[in-house]
Amino acid sequence: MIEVKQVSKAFAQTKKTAYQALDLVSFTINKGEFVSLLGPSGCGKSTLLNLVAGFETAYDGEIRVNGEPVKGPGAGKVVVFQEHGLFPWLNVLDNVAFGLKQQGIPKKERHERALEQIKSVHLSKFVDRYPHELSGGMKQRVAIARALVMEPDILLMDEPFAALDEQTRYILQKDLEDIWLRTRKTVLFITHNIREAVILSDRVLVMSTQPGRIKQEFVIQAARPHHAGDAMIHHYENRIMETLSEELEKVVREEIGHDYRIAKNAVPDLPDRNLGIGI
Ligand SMILES: Nc1ncnc2c1ncn2[C@@H]1O[C@H](COP(=O)(O)OP(=O)(O)OP(=O)(O)O)[C@@H](O)[C@H]1O
Repeated sequence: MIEVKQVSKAFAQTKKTAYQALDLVSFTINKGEFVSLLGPSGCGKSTLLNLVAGFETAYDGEIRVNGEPVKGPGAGKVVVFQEHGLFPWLNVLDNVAFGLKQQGIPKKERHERALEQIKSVHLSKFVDRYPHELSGGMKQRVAIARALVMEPDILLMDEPFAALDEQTRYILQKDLEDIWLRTRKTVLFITHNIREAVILSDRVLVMSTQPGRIKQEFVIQAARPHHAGDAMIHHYENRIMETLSEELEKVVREEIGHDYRIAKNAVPDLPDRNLGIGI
């Protein structure tokens, strides 16, 4: 369980000024829940994830994981990043087993545990391959196996699929949903992609920007596994897009001028429209 209570975070800009990245953010993620944070660039998603991960400890408010205040990384939390961070000199098996080796787990056991997770991400045929021999999607699968092998209670995922092409991304989303349905890890998932958030999540927290706040929560009440073609999924995508439009306008106006307006009905309500891009 993750509890974030009244969390604010400012970054120093000059000696006298500070940028308020997060302002009184509160939410709870229950054990076994999959929750996404969605919001425009710069709204503070990664800052929030870094605080929950324990990478950054200077902030106001309170963050608890499984009832304990977060004091640093570890303690049942594992982070998966967009950059998979595989070791190029290790093959798939040794990349996945690396964290267990650090813990002093004997070779036989760590290989058995690593192979089990490699199987769960469908890479059993590629255990001997090195990262340069793998596609982007396969590398991200290795990164997921490497996280799962540590048997964390909590997975923190910072745009893990952002660098992948649309088809590979969709396949990995479905595989992640499948893994989550089997393991019921508690997941905090960051994305820019509306469809990805809706497909994967039990709840989507939409953030507003400047300063970062939770603007609205959407409980995704669609049958699992979620399907992109499901009318309920479309319904949530549309509602989230409406909520986000205001925030996107704010970001674009900040960047290119104050008279900018997103054209009304700029997001067509067609079944094959792709809400995965553009924010
Ligand atoms: N170490 C830092 N020092 C100063 N400002 C920072 C620092 N880290 C983040 N910021 C600022 O805080 C704000 C939030 O950044 P953050 O990376 O959390 O946003 P984000 O929503 O994850 O963005 P993106 O979706 O583009 O990754 C941004 O304006 C960013 O410039």
